[in-house]
Amino acid sequence: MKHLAYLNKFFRKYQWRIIPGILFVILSNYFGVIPAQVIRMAFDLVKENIALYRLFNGFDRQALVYELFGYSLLFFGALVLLLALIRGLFLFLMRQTIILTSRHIEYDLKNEIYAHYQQLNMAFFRRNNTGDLMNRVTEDVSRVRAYLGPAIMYSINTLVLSLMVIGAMFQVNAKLAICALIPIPILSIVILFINKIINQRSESIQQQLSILSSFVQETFSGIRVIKAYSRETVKKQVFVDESVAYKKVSLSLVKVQAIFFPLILLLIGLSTIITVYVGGTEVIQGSITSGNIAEFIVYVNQLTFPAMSLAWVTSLVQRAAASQKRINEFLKTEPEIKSGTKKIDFSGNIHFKNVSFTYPDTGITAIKNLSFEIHPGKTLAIIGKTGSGKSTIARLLMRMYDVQEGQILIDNTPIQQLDLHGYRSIIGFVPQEVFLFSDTIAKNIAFGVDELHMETVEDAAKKAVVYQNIMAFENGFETFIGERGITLSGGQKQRVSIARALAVHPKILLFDDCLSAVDTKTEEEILQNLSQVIQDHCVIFIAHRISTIKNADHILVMDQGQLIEEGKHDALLAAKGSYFELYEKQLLEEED
Ligand SMILES: Nc1ncnc2c1ncn2[C@@H]1O[C@H](COP(=O)(O)OP(=O)(O)OP(=O)(O)O)[C@@H](O)[C@H]1O
Repeated sequence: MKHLAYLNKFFRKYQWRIIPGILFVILSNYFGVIPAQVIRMAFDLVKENIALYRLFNGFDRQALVYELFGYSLLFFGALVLLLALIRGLFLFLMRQTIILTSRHIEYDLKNEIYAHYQQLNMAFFRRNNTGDLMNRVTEDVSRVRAYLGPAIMYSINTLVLSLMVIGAMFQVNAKLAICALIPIPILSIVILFINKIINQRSESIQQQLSILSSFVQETFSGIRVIKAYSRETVKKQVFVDESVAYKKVSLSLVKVQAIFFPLILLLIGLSTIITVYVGGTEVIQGSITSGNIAEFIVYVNQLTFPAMSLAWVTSLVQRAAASQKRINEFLKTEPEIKSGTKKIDFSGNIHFKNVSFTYPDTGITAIKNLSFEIHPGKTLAIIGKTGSGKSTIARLLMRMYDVQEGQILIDNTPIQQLDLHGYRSIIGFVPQEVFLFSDTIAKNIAFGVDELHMETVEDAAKKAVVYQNIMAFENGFETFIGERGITLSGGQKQRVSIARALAVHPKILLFDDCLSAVDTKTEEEILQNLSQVIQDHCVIFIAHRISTIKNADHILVMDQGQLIEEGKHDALLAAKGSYFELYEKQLLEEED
């Protein structure tokens, strides 16, 4: 329960909706209880009038008595209807306030979690899988909403209704009240017990459903591989097995649900029998009227709802507490990368000073005592075997992680002191694994800018040598890509990604092995175009191919996190070290 305390701030925020809501609950219950008394009066009236009618047997007046009796019954009927309408109005207002508030809080909470997610750093996203992250914003928030809305509404309702009904029962006759109430606690316990089983089984259904949907999602994403390896039958069998498991748990739930309602009806029926029996003896003794029995039957039936909702509300609150605990775990995770305050006016100097870095989650030391400097308008290239730490340098430069030793200075200011948002917005980053959104090509290219200007988009596409490809599509820049659209080739994707980086007019251009899927001729063309744009930029090329980087002003050769050689292309070749070996190897590969 302590986890749910987090939500109290929302109760304070929406108090002027919740307080009237509580008032409406009380009023709706009040108008729900009064009809029982009206029914009692009507019942007694019927009895008295029948006696009166018989008294006038054989007289003319009998017809008048009959007429009067009819009118008064009509009046009582109309009164019950009117009371029901008033109750309905308050029920409507109760939902409009309390349930509506729960939707407002759900909205606030979702936004809060989403905004928090965006502040958290990469290590957090690596630790938690996407399904889990999504569940907390969707499933968990819905469960919390069930507590904020229905659970709270029905708890107040149950409390108020029980107090009013039980109070009214005792007012009529304490003995009858006690007898009629005996089955109710048993009913509550039974419901509580069955509800627990229902919850456990629903939980298993949910789990099985999520296994099933993850499986389907993965098969659809990997459909090409499945088809290529002819694994359709195997996958189908797995699906059938999982579906059978799902059917089994679903049927087990249906079984419990099937006995749930008959059992409740049985216990209510028991209560009614007791009421009629004990009530009958009381009527014989003259302590109550037969109208009171009718009144009591209505009360007993009214108590069914609180008895049922007690169990239901308990499970809603338990589930919400578990969900809020999970949400709190995330909300209390502090972003490790905190923005500095210094606004950047980048003049083009980047300095890595004895930098060492170990990935916190795996303990892999990816960079060891690395130092280098980039000057305004110059191009730096980083080359090396896979896993030598090249992409890590890019991540550190974008401050996705903080270094453990050494310093990264941007225009002589430690990177930690810079305003992170401003700093990252001067970088045009092209990642190794291209990610394009399911949207138009134009919007993908203009992703990093606030307003989409077609000239900028087209210009960037031309520089990235993808303009002709895009224009060849029927809808040009409006072509939809991704899940519901066309699939771009690997090289086209890389070039759209390059255009995206160029469209933000960055001061630092960071290319992480982004020309690997492009043929050497196109690569040459892109590099040619870039050489025109990059005059006043800092450009960092991470590459595997020497052809990509041979014209760079400075080349770093990395191996196992260490800088093993550096210099210009010609000097490195002349040194006949690792760079030279790599060059020879790539020359041979080309000749093959
Ligand atoms: N997010 C991460 N968490 C933990 N370890 C990582 C992470 N990313 C990379 N590593 C590890 O750090 C080392 C350097 O990886 P990095 O991605 O920088 O290499 P790379 O030189 O860019 O390789 P490639 O050329 O194959 O892209 C590798 O051993 C890798 O397993």
